[in-house]
Amino acid sequence: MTCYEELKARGLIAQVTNEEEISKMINEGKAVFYIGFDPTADSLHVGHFMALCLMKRLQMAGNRPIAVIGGGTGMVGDPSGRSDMRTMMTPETIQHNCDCFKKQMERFIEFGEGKAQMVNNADWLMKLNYIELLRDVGACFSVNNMLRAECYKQRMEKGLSFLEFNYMIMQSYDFYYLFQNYGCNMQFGGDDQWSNMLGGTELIRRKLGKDAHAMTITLLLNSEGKKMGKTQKGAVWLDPNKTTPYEFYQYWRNIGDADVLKCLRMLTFLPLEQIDEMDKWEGAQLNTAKEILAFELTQLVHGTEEAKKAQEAAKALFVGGGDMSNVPSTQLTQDDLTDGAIGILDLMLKCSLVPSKKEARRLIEQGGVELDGEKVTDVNTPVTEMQLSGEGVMLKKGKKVFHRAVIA
Ligand SMILES: N[C@@H](Cc1ccc(O)cc1)C(=O)O
Repeated sequence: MTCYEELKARGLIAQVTNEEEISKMINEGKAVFYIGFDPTADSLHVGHFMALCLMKRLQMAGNRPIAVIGGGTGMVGDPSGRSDMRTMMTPETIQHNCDCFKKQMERFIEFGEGKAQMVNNADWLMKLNYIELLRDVGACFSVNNMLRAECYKQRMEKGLSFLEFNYMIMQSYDFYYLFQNYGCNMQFGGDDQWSNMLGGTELIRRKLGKDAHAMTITLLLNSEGKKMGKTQKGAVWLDPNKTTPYEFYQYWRNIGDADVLKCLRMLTFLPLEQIDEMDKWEGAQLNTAKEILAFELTQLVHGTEEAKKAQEAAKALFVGGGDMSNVPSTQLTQDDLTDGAIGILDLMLKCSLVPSKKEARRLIEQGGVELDGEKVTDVNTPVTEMQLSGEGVMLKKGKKVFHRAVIA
């Protein structure tokens, strides 16, 4: 499967200017592309995370990413898809937020010589001269077309300030600048960025007579059509001081059944074959899929240690928070697993909770078995190596018998 095919199969691609050209360049590992990040808060969130993952996927296929921090565009504020005006940020806040973004991104993407590049558009946008810019770039834009742009739709009734109206010009200028100075001919971003990105390709065509490309990634919506990565408390942040690794883990552990597979495909780096396998899972197995999703994402964002801690804390909560330190336990070895998992019937037998698999089956069918606080409904439920590692899993037989199973 080519890199582009994989992006498609994961459901990541929303719109492209020229599929043939883009897929060719990406698959050959020849693309130099950029994604812009406006410093609207002091931490990145899940939407940014998707963009960073895309960078990483393309970087792994040999392409060169440029992360543009919007120290300049942040001074204007992107009205795309918003129903009201953003509060204007002070230059100090913008600077602080840029610093926070930079630190978080560096944990995630490899920057440096021959790797990814990070630039700040303040470096070129802040120097622009108004009259010069109007003559040079302003002349290339049609106000009529701009007013029709999808991204301003919501603002046509409520009002759009002249400040924000200029945002598209700033982002288009970035693309034009990076095209000329960094050999960058592709821009990627969230689907709400489509109009801004086309502004850039159009400017490049007008000024230089050359082709540049744009591609957007699908917005992550849940089965009800709502944006994911948000809680009642607000965004799910990547900064552990704003959203703790445990809260982060729990957000993904508690998503709807209908959304697990989509999230696994779009957000994790697990091989597609492995995810397709999970497509057949149902009932209690979906909880296993959610655990895998939560673990994978927490690990990507906060590291393995934190992911394990969050997973253990979540499990402890499930079994009721009582003192579980004296619960009998069984240590499994790799020999007990086939393809990285052991079936629930075998596991119960191994733990001597039942005299036979037949009895285990009967108990499950009667609804008398729980795995980490969830009733087991399928006698074929697999228990994976990941679940068995760390604190392991807690089995509950009937009302009182607890047993922990861990892998050595
Ligand atoms: N407008 C983008 C950020 C961005 C900034 C500058 C660019 O050149 C490109 C994109 C956003 O709000 O997400």
